Amino acid sequence: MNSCVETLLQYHPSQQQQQPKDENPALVFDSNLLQKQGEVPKEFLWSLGDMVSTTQEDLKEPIIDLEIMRNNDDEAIAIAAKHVREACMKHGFFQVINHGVDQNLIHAAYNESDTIFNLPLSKKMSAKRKSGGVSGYSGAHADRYSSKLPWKETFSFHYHHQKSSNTQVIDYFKSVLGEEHQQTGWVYQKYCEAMKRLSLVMMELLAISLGVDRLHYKSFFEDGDSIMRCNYYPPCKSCSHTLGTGPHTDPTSLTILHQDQVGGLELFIDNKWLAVRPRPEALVINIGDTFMDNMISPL
Ligand SMILES: C=C1C[C@]23C[C@H]1CC[C@H]2[C@]1(C)CCC[C@@](C)(C(=O)O)[C@H]1[C@@H]3C(=O)O
Ligand SMILES: O=C(O)CCC(=O)C(=O)O
Repeated sequence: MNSCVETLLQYHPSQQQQQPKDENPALVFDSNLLQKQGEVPKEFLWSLGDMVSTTQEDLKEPIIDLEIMRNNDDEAIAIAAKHVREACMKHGFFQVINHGVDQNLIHAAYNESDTIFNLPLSKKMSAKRKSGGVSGYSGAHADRYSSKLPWKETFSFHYHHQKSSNTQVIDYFKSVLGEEHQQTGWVYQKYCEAMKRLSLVMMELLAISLGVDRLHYKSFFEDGDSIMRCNYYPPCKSCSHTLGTGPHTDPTSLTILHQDQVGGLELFIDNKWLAVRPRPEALVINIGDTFMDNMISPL
């Protein structure tokens, strides 16, 4: 199963290429049914101009060992910061290892993602994202767009760091999926907390790499909002003209992504698509438009 779990910091509604549509979607994305049918509905077809080649070339992004941050190894941090700066000035992507997020927690997040996307369609639709909202289930965004639909299911929810005991994610899962999903909520509560901690380490490293006060971005984003998003990309028989997620930039400040072994994330740089190779022990970090526009451009 191709899926990924990602946390997006400080988000803003993104500008979409797809056509917005009215509130009464005719199309419901039943991936099990669609996989049995031969034809892909026209709503999922993307024009050749949108299509990416299945590139064989990998991005040569920096792989940063975060042990250096825990050890306060200033010399190693300076070298890493230089690589991060170069990446930020070119495409904004790098990967981090020894990130401090328990691999068992990442594995549990995938297991719970399987649980969510394997629920009966009626159950998933009972938790569907409300118009204009972020949280909830979405089947190909069929309630939002009428063409160039992404061949994916998503489940998203907010996370806001609180110093006091925090059960907001657990409460969300219980409220939309029922008490029987308390365990799922617990896993994602812990996952969001771990991502928040990591995001602040990233803000420190980014500040160093961009030559501003080391705590500047960290203090700015301390009370930032996040979106947690699970992406599931169902198998597709004739996927030559479909996309799991269309070409885009992230309108957020920071994205922390774990992609499974199938991979599929690609960047368009110097007029060609390059693959971000999945590394199970790593997390993919990318700065988004909000960070680029407000933190880098003014430099
Ligand atoms: C803030 C966000 C909106 C989207 C999810 C996050 C970051 C990227 C955005 C998105 C993935 C860009 C492509 C289109 C989109 C509709 C999608 O395919 O999911 C976007 C997300 C969204 O608006 O839900
Ligand atoms: O699923 C992925 O690998 C990335 C998806 C993505 O870019 C997004 O949801 O913003």
